[in-house]
Order: sequence, then C-alpha cells, then structure tokens
Amino acid sequence: MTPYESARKYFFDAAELMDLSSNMQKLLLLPERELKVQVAFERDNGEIATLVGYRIQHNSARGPMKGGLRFHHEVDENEVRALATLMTWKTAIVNIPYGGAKGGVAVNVADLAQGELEALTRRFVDEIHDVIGPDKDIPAPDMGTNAQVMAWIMNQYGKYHGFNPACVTGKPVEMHGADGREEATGRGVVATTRALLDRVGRPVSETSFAIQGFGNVGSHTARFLQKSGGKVCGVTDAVGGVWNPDGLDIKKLVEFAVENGTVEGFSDAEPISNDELLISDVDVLIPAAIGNVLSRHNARDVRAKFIVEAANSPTTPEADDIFHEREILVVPDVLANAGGVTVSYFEWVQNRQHFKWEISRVRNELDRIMIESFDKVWSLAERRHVPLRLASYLLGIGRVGRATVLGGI
Ligand SMILES: NC(=O)C1=CN([C@@H]2O[C@H](COP(=O)(O)OP(=O)(O)OC[C@H]3O[C@@H](n4cnc5c(N)ncnc54)[C@H](OP(=O)(O)O)[C@@H]3O)[C@@H](O)[C@H]2O)C=CC1
Ligand SMILES: O=C(O)CCC(=O)C(=O)O
Repeated sequence: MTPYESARKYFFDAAELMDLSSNMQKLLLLPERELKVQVAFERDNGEIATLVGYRIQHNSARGPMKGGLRFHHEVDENEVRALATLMTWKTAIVNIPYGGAKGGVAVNVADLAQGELEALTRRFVDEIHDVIGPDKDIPAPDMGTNAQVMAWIMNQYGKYHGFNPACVTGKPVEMHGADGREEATGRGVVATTRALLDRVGRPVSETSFAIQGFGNVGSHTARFLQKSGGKVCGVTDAVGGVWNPDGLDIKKLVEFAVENGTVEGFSDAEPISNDELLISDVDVLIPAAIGNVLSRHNARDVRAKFIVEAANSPTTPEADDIFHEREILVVPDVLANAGGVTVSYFEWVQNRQHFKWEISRVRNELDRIMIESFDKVWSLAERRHVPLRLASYLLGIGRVGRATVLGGI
C-alpha cells in the first residue's frame, strides 16, 4: 500500500463509523491544492541541479494550513499528499486553529554542501511564496530540515512580502523561534507515552524502550524518557544502531552522534540493525524515523506490548490490524507526535503578538494539550470500543467535519 492509500484507508474506517455521506467524504479527503514545482539551483561545481518540490494543502476548514517541509530522497507526490492529510486530522485532534498541509523536495541532503542547501531552500520559496503565509499555510521542520532551513525560508519569504516571522515556524530562537520548539515533538511523545503507561498502571521506571531514528524527534524522545526514569535499551539511525539491555546513556549517546554523524560505534553497547530493533525485547517500541517500517512482514514478530508512533505513518494498515489482533496498543502518529505542531502554534502566536513566552510556559501548555488530547482519545476509544487510531480519527475528522458544515463551502 502506498502512504496515501494507507491514509485513505484510515480515513474511510472512521468515515464509515461516523456515517459520513459520500459527498462529505469526498469534500474532506480531496486536497484543496497540490503544487508541484521545479527547483533548480547551481551546485558548487558549477552544474545545475534540477529537483522536484511539492506543497500540498489538504484542508483549511479550521484555519490556515500547517505542516512541515521534508527534504528526503524518497519524497514524492503520494507521500506528501498522505502527510498533508495527516496534518489536517492532527491539528484537529489537539484542537489548534489550523488545517493541514505538507511540503517536500526529493533530495538527499547528505549530498549537499551548506551553501547548496541554502540555494535549494531559497529557490523552493521562490516557487511557493505566493501560496504560503501566516494566514494561508505555514511551513515548519520535518525530516531533513531544521531551524536553519526555516530561517532561510523566513528571509526569502520576506523579500516578496515584507518581514513577517509568522510565515514559518521552527525558526532559530535568535530569529523569532520559540524556546522549546526543537524539543517539542519528543517532549510530546514522552507526555503521551507517560499518559499511556499511567492508564495501564505501569511505572515508567520499570519500562524499557527502543527508538528507531535519532534525529530531532528520536533524540529528544530518548532524552525525556531517560529523564523520566525510563530505560532506553536500543536506538538506531539510517547507518546502524546500538543496544544495551541495561539502558544506554543518552546524554553521552547524543554527544557521540553529534561528533560522528551516527550512533553506530558507541561504546558500552552492542550493534543492532534496524530490523532487529523493531522486533527487540522491550516494553515500548517508538518508531521515530521513516514511514512503513512496521508492516505485515514484521508485525507478528514485534515483541513490544506498546507502540508509540513518533514518526509519521510508520505502521501499514495490515500491521495495524495484526497489532490490534495481538492486543498491542498503538498510540497513532496523529496524536503521539502532535507536540511539534502544537509548539509551532505557540511560536506563531508569539510572533503575531510580538510577545515572547518563557520556556516554562511553553512546556506547561504543551504537556497540558498533549495529556488532555490523549485523555479525550482514550475515553472515546473506550466508549466506542475502538483502537486508539480509530478514536483519534473520529475526533479529528469530527471536528473538521463540523467546521466544514458550520462554515459552508
Ligand atoms: N521534526 C518534527 O517536529 C516532527 C517530525 N515528525 C516525524 O518524525 C520522524 C523523524 O523526523 P525528524 O526527527 O524531524 O527527522 P530528522 O531528519 O531530524 O531525523 C531522522 C532520523 O531518522 C533516521 N533515518 C532516516 N532514514 C532511516 C532509515 N531508513 N532507517 C532508520 N533510520 C532512518 C535518520 O538517520 P541518519 O541521521 O543516519 O540519516 C535520523 O536519525 C519523521 O517521520 C517526521 O515526519 C513528526 C512530527 C513533527
Ligand atoms: O510544526 C509543524 O507545523 C508541523 C510538524 C509536522 O510536520 C508534523 O507534525 O508532521
């Protein structure tokens, strides 16, 4: 199944339970706008690189569209469309006043020098600046992009429309970014994980974790888990992974990864592959990298009792069914990783009010929203006797549907 087929399947499962008319289903599912652009820039060796970029704006019924920008070699139209759709439900589930969008450029950032990355980013903004903006569609970081890329977007956008930091979030703190945005997705993942463990009566201190991905989301998730007393036994990245049944020292692992560009080779640990990590003997598995890593090929071998989806779309619908049958609880991406877009919202609010929040305020509001959203989804799941993913979709699609009916077309 392609990523968009999976996104549609999850939507239709909920739509059927909600008795949504076929007209409403079509209205809610079809993206409002899909932009595909050429991104051409000069490389350091004088050659012209010609890439393909996308910005897909799925739905604006609840507010300006919001979603990250991914630079990754596997980016294509289908993936960006799926991710844009997820953003619509995600912003609705945590009840922040946005719709959903996503962008991407098919590129391997590891192949680019810093100046080339800047040229590519500015050129992409040249192509999409007319359709983004603080009241239209607000990009943010995703895989392969970071605060520096967001700073270039803000600067390039300003050349066309004047200075307006609210046009993009996840900016450097020195450039109108919010304190706490960088850690936000990981912090939100941990707030959700703790809420889940509370519900099932399991102390974090007696729980072991494995995390796939050690970039922005994976590393902060690991850090906050360890701070909460959890034992992070395994971590992988695209190169390889490390495993220690007694728990890895995350602070040292972060330092090692920054220095070496990978976690592979970290001392006090055994090597572990990505395939092995996903079926490792831990209580909680946290995919925090790419999509479709949990599929019918490995779902029956997964040993964790809980899966918290820090990545977007890590689980195929076939695997999701297997996990349900095996009573493995899955906290879905649209809920678990919503901490990033939530603090993006706080950044946008601060930019618009020209008033900076203290980090303690950012963290408290984030934790509150994540826990309230988790509780709402959990109660809905209990009331309707459905898994957490379906309950999340019922909540999100319900809110978008009501806004659509109230606002009209
Ligand atoms: N950034 C954010 O705020 C949010 C991100 N997400 C989602 O979280 C996930 C991770 O994003 P983010 O942390 O920002 O991205 P980063 O680019 O910061 O990190 C990605 C991580 O995934 C690893 N990785 C890449 N390919 C593979 C692979 N084939 N197998 C195993 N690991 C791999 C990378 O390894 P290496 O460094 O070796 O390439 C890196 O450790 C994505 O699914 C994203 O959509 C969701 C919500 C918000
Ligand atoms: O921070 C944001 O606006 C978007 C984050 C994102 O892309 C995501 O949640 O998948």
